[in-house]
Amino acid sequence: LKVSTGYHIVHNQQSYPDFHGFSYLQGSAPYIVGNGLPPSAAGATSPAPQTPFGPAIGSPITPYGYSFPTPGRVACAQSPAVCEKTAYRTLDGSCNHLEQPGLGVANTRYGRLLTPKYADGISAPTRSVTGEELPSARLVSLVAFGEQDVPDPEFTLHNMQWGQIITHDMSMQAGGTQSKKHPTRCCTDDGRLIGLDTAHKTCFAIIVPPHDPAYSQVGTECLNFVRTLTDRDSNCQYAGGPAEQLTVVTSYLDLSLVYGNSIQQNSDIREFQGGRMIVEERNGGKWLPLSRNVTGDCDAVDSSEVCYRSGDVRVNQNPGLAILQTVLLREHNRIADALAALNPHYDDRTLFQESRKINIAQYQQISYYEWLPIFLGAENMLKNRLIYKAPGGSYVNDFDLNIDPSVLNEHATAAFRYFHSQIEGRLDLLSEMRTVLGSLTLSDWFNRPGIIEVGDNFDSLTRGHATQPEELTDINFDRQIKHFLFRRNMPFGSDLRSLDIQRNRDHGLASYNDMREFCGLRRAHSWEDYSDLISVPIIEKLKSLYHSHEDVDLTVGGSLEAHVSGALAGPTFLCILTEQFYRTRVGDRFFFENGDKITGFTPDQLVELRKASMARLLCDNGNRITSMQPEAFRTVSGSNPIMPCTNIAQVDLTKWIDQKPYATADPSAHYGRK
Ligand code: HEM
Repeated sequence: LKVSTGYHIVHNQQSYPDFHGFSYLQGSAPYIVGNGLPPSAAGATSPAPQTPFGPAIGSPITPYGYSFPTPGRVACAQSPAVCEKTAYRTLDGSCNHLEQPGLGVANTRYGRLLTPKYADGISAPTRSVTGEELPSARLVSLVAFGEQDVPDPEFTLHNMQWGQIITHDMSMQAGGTQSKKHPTRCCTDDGRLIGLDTAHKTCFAIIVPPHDPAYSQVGTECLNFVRTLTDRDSNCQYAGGPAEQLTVVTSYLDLSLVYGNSIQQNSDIREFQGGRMIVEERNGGKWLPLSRNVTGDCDAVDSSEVCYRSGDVRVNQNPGLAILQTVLLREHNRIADALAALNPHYDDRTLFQESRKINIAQYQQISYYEWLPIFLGAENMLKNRLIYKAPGGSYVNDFDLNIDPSVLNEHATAAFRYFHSQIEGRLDLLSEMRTVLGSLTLSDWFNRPGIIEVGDNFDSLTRGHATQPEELTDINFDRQIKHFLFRRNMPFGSDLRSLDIQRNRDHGLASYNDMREFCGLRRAHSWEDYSDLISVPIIEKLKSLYHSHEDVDLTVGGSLEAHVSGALAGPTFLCILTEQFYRTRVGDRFFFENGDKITGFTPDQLVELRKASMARLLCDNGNRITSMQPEAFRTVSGSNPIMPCTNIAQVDLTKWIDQKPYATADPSAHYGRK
């Protein structure tokens, strides 16, 4: 088993099975600087990791493109040969790493912790160690996972929804449409398998078992599944060896889903006036601009239906997602208008970039300090240096040149998808008094976001998501996504859990057992050895599905583990997630807590940014939301009561009054122009 030494988080085996967190493997202690010294002044870096898998630092820089991916096509373009040290991020993520400008850029490979397990060693989907096919992904979804409706007592639906925002910011597998019907058909429209000889080479259909409780009612034998494009499908990226999948968005937490992943995408959604992004006024509200291809981008009945255009093609997928995309877009314009009033001499470009920078900083603050601790555990995050108890305006200068910020395939294709379990199929509409006005059924509104513009729905759904519990993070996946995903007016749709399992095999992820070992847990030598983390009745189910305990897919085994105390995942997924969010932070030169003189904020500004909260974001960007609980990812309670928005701390933008003479002096090379 090969292990990437670019791995930074390690389990503490001694404490196992009463597992409470990780200890730090390498890297020097962080330094929290209160005087604004740039990180280079202290010179602390981790030892250079060697990454034998995937796009190691030092490998040739792969080019990237400027257009949305079209199924079957792989984008190619060039990274700048020389990077300028500007105050702002580029739109495609290039030049974040000044020496390796292509790291974390849109349209490049995923990272990987372990060597792939392709059946042929190159690209064929994983098979059993016996050489036979693995059990049907749908069968595994049905047997190993439940569909019970168990509300989470602690966390709201916005907690789930923010996770999807983060997902869409960090990765998107190439060649798919995600939610729109894929032009490549591997099954006939009435659910029959298309013969292997006639099916497209990217087909990897999911076979529905006989007597399927849902699909057998309508005779569906096959769920469409198209393989992700890899570097082997690209004439500009492949350098030999096992295939690596491509991701079409930047890896950084940079709100690429709001601003787009290239200058071209950005130019299409930017107003070029007052630093603002385009919003369109309809019925007195300000909304995301409309798509130019309504029936192509949405499951619209006719072209007069609302269907959005944004920095991410998945924006229309579900109402909660469209709401948060709107909130983040409105926040940009709110900041831009405020900055324009405070600094009347700023031009459009400066206003745009400064507002974008503040919007991203608030978003990173909320993501790392308010949201991620719920998933990873605050103690675990502190211990592994994903967050700090940094006082007031202190900087955390932990940027590390040796860290590859690419999103890990094991993270995006297995671990992070476990939180599909949090999805709720019923979306409540709530009044300002928090009385239920009605509810929507999720599968009626996939790819039909116009519902959020009807009447008071935007505010009612936003309050609903802030009040309604998400589904418990467990082995149950809501029926709405287990049998009715993207059903498009048909009696049944697809099954997200089956797609997750099939995608694990498509990407040839290392097995659950390999990943356990990698994460410092005990390698299982028999089925019984899994009982340290998986309950015996579930192991019995797995036994009935797989030929060998070595066959258990990472997506499956990781989702069945008992959770680590204080976190929402078991040790194997927690190890992957912790490693990912460590890399996402320290591999980002523009991370908001960095005190670099050019890219950073002033201490006064940092004090303000640390006040950002989900509650305030919702208060400021609803149509007429006037009250909220201060912790919007947590359900309303005695210690988290609904209160007037005016009582919730706000980032004071007066700290941005012309404090950055360099802001206007920035070279224009990397950002959008008309
Ligand atoms: C209603 C909510 C959601 C729906 C309908 C949804 C649906 C989907 C679909 C259809 C895919 C692509 C499946 C495939 O073909 O492989 C996907 C991918 C993914 N989802 Fe979700 N999802 C939702 C929420 C979430 C949440 C809350 C998270 C995590 C917190 C999440 C994490 C992911 C990840 C990591 C991927 C892979 C991204 C990539 O392409 O690299 N999703 N989701």
